[in-house]
Formats: sequence, C-alpha cells, structure tokens
Amino acid sequence: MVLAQLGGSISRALQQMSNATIIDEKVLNECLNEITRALLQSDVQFKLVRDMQTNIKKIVNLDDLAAGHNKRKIIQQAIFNELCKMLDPGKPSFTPKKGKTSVVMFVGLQGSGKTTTCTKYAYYHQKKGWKPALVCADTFRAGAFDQLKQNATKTKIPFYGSYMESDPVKIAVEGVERFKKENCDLIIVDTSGRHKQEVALFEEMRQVSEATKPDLVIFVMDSSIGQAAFDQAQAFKQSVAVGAVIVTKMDGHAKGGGALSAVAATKSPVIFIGTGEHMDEFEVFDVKPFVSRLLGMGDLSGFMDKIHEVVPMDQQPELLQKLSEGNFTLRIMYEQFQNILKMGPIGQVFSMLPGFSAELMPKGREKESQAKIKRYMTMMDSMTNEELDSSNPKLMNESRIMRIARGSGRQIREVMEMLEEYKRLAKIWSKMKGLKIPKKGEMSALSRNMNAQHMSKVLPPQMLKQIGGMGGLQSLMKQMGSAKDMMGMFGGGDK
Ligand SMILES: Nc1nc2c(ncn2[C@@H]2O[C@H](COP(=O)(O)OP(=O)(O)OP(=O)(O)O)[C@@H](O)[C@H]2O)c(=O)[nH]1
Repeated sequence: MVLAQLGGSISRALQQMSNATIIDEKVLNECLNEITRALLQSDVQFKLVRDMQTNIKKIVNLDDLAAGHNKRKIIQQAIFNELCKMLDPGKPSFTPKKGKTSVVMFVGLQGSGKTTTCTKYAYYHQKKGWKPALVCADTFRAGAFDQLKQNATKTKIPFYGSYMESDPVKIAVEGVERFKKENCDLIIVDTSGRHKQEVALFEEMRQVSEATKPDLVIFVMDSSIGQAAFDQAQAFKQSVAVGAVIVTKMDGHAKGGGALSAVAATKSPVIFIGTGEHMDEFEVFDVKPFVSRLLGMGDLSGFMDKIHEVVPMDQQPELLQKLSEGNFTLRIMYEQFQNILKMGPIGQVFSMLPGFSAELMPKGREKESQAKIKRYMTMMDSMTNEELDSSNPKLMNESRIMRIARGSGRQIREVMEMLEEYKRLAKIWSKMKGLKIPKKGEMSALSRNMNAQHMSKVLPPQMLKQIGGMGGLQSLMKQMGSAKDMMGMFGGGDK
C-alpha cells in the first residue's frame, strides 16, 4: 500500500523536526512543506492540503508557546488532529441494526470493485450473525449477475437477479420485497456501473434509489483513481444521497490519498476498505487508528480488535491470565499461530502490531511467512504435551529435537529455528507479565494507565520516544479509545 510511504514521509518530516535544536518558524515550515508534498504526491486534493497547512499554523502559534512546552509534541498532535479531521466528516453514517430490516444500495463506476464489495459487506455481517441478502440490479454488464451469484453461492448468502429482465428498477424492487418477506435484516442492492460518469447511469441510479428507498447509499471507489476522486465522488453525491464510502484495492499500488478527497466531497465517512480480492480482505475503517498507523505509531487497537474477533470469547481471559503470569508456552504459541492464520491476510495483522512485522513477517513475503507458520505448527504437532506446556525450551534435548524433526518430516535445523522463534516471541510477551486483568466491563482510568504502562514496554524505544514517551502514549491511547478496544479483548461486548 503506497499509503505506507505517505506515512513514512510524514514520520520522517516529524523526525527531522525533532532533531532540530530549536523549533522555530523555519523548522515548522519545512516540516509542514514536507508533509504537504507527501500528501499531494498521494493524490490528496490540493485545497484540502492547503487548508490543513493553514489550520496547523493557526493552532501552533510558536510565539505563544511558553518556553518549556514540548513543541514537537504539540505539532505532532496538531498534525494528527488535522489528518483525523480530514477523514472524519463529523457525523457517523447510518448504521444498520441487526434484526431490523435495512436496505443498503451500492453505487460506483464500473470496475471499482462494487460487486465484489457488496458480497464482502454481506459476508462480513453474516459472520457476525446477520441475515444478509444480495440483489443484482446491474442489468448493464452482462456478467454482473453471474458474478454476484457465484460470490453469493460461495458464501451461502441468498441472492436475487434475472437474466431476462432488463429493467433494473423492477429487479431491485422485486428483490427487496422478497427479502423483506424473508425477514432478512440487511438487503444489499448492487447497481450498474459505467466506465465513466454519464447521465444514463445517474438517472438509473436515482430511479433505483427512489423505488427501493435505501436506508444507506454506499459509494464504492477504487483507490487508484487519484486526483479524480473528488469530482467523481461529488458527482455521485449530487445524484443520490451517498451516506458512506468504501475504498477498494488499498492493497495495490494505489496512492490511496483519494480516499481523503472522497470524504471531503461526499461529507460521508469511509466505513470499510478493501484490501484484496478475497472475501475476508475487508477491514472496518476507523479514522484514529488509521492516522496513527499513517504516522508510524502502529495500530494496537486494530490488532486487539482482530484478536477479539478470532480468539474465542471463553479463551480470552484464560489467554490473558497465562500471559499475565509470564507463562508463554509452546502451546500458547501454537494457539496464537492458529488464531493468526484465522485472522486472514497475515501481513495486515502484523503491520498493526508495532515491532512485529519486520521480524516475523517481512513485507511482500506474506505467503512464505504463512507457510512458515504452518510448518512450525506441524513440528509442534510432533511434540509431547509436556513439551507444549512447558515454558522451558531446555527440556528439548538433542534426541527430542531429532525425534520431532523425524516425526514431522522436517530438518533438525528447522526445529531449532522454530524454537528460536518461540524464544523470541516469549521474550516479547514476557513484557506482559504482571498485566492487570480488569473485570468484564470495567474501564477505569487506572486500568487505562496500567495498559499504557505495559504497552510502553512492548513498543520499540524509538517509537515510544517519537510518540512522546509515556505521557504521549497515554494521551494517544485515550484518543484512540484503546481502553475500550482493549476491554473488548477482555470479554467486553460486540463492537
Ligand atoms: N486487489 C483488489 N482487487 C479488488 C478489490 N475489490 C475488488 N477487486 C477486483 O476488482 C475487479 C473489479 O471488481 P468488480 O466487483 O467486478 O467491479 P464492479 O465495480 O462491480 O464492476 P461493474 O459491475 O462492472 O460495475 C475484480 O477483479 C475484483 O476481484 C480489492 O480490494 N483489492
């Protein structure tokens, strides 16, 4: 994702500013110019960037900052806030409620990934216990119905469409009626896309919208459209009541900055991003964790969310209990590997946890890493229960290592490598020792501080310094609402 490069440029600009002995107007301007350049190169609309620069300068009045104030922290905070503001239109989109029928209509240009995204959206909700259904009102592209049907069948989601009927309005209305009768709580209507914005497309969209009265219209946008994003998004907004945006293909070489422009044009939030062609390559989009990731601060709350999603509820307290005792066994590593494989695109998960990605998960080599994890698990399958439950790898003598290698059909070298990996992970997780486990639903300032304290041990020192030390970390966590997110991991409610 090229957005990572944008993040890198912004972090570098901030770092350069931090290195300066005195932060004066010149240093601030240089830093802001660097950030401006990075944003423009990422296809963020010029006006947005210029406004952001002006706002930061207004907030950060260097003369007014009393001596002793941490200017770097204040500037970084202002940049964080402005980037969040750019991505947050200030009002949340309509959120469908489980068990109550909602109609959601998808619009976008041809090839934006609309049909794929409809199914991803349905599948995401289905996994959370919803009863979604898909209606194909795209009568323009010959293969659209087949594509939707194929995706829907694969994910076992009911669908409606027709090979014969050419009137999209009629199909949409029939489909919505039918699924309402069947008590589906999320009825998703896919509409036609054209290769460019044209009157016929907008007219058809408007008619489908009028006939089906959707509770939410989602504009699907390909992240690679660059500077055209603003105009395109605005054109759609003028025809139908766009209420949310989904940006697709964030995994590719797209610059992704168009997402920021689309938010400004539609005054609607980005609610999900598409990160691949597969059904589960779809992420909830949260502004603050996203921006902190962009600024190179990692996205712990996203990581915790993922864990919350895949670690079975009843196992979460047990896992944390074990970690809090500093008892990281090979079995825990095995279970974590199982969870990681369930989490979907592995690099994505690791990129959320500061310090992890570079070591276990080299960028661009996710498939290899996934295979490596599976290999490790096969080797662990050849271990005894005693070995798996011990946190002392010394138990593994030469003959046991040879036996494990033979039993799993792997080389001795590979078993040693796996044990090294275990030691490395055990070291990281040992920093969680003494973690205070709050009771379900408890969210006191005390536990927030405890978490920040532990987090500060896990973060690489360089990054902690960049965030602004312990104080910076605490305030960042407060902003990110990570106390809440972290509580989720301890058995809190569904998000
Ligand atoms: N890499 C990647 N590919 C995606 C993503 N979302 C969709 N695609 C691919 O983009 C291509 C176009 O997607 P479709 O869903 O057919 O596009 P569409 O907008 O429905 O097209 P029309 O029905 O013609 O309007 C397909 O090959 C999808 O697999 C994504 O997030 N990442």
